[in-house]
Amino acid sequence: MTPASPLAAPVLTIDGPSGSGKGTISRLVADALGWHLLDSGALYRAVGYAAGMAGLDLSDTEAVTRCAQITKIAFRDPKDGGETRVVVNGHDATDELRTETAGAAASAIAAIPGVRAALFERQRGFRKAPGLVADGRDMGTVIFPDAPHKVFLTASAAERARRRHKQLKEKGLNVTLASLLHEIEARDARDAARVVAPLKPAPDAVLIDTTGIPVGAVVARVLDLLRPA
Ligand SMILES: Nc1ncnc2c1ncn2[C@@H]1O[C@H](COP(=O)(O)OP(=O)(O)OP(=O)(O)O)[C@@H](O)[C@H]1O
Ligand SMILES: Nc1ccn([C@H]2C[C@H](O)[C@@H](COP(=O)(O)O)O2)c(=O)n1
Repeated sequence: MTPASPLAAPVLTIDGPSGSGKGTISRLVADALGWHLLDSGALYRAVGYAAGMAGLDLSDTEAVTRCAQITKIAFRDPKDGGETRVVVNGHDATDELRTETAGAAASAIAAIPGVRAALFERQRGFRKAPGLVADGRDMGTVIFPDAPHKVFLTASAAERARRRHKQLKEKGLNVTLASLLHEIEARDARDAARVVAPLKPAPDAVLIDTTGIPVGAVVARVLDLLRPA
């Protein structure tokens, strides 16, 4: 592990595949610690969305890279205590960004090296006192390799598809479990196979398989890792 500068704010990285619970666990752990939160997937989703709105071909690496460089992305606290709002080029795109289509577009543009380079410093800028919980695919390997605490969450693809199915049903969306399983497996394969910053655990990450483990127990396990021995 690269040693962290003694002056740098502490970072807990939480990486893992889609539906492993990164977003849920990161939010609860950040709240418990009073730390900042980086939802790096939202940045990739926002670039995919902006590229779509501009009518770009997502395989046009130059155009999409330029789009990543100029897209304005802001996170706003909700007025009613609900979900953090993501504002893309002045438009609140929170609801559009949570769809499976937005996830697939994000996964496609995330394989473009220029896009990742454009988002690199933006992500590092979230590291502020008293600390940061960073959720993504390459938080522990590429963006914060010197983070003192690293977690890699997993769960079986079947369980992740069931979780996503329940989540979408609660939102009134009608998607089959089989199609979600297929999408999750395709996204995992693309995220893990790309040349730049592939989805994989950092060598010094603690692996937690959340299959069948309730959210509260996963949060407790992560918070335990941060307690001094
Ligand atoms: N340990 C758990 N047990 C049961 N359900 C869970 C668990 N963790 C998360 N969930 C539920 O699974 C769904 C997906 O979780 P979440 O959005 O946190 O995953 P994610 O890894 O951030 O996914 P993505 O990468 O696609 O954004 C949510 O509805 C969440 O409440
Ligand atoms: N650090 C990250 C975060 C996200 N991505 C890409 C790959 C994911 O499939 C997609 C959406 O992420 P999610 O919101 O589901 O966490 O964005 C990435 O490559 N690196």
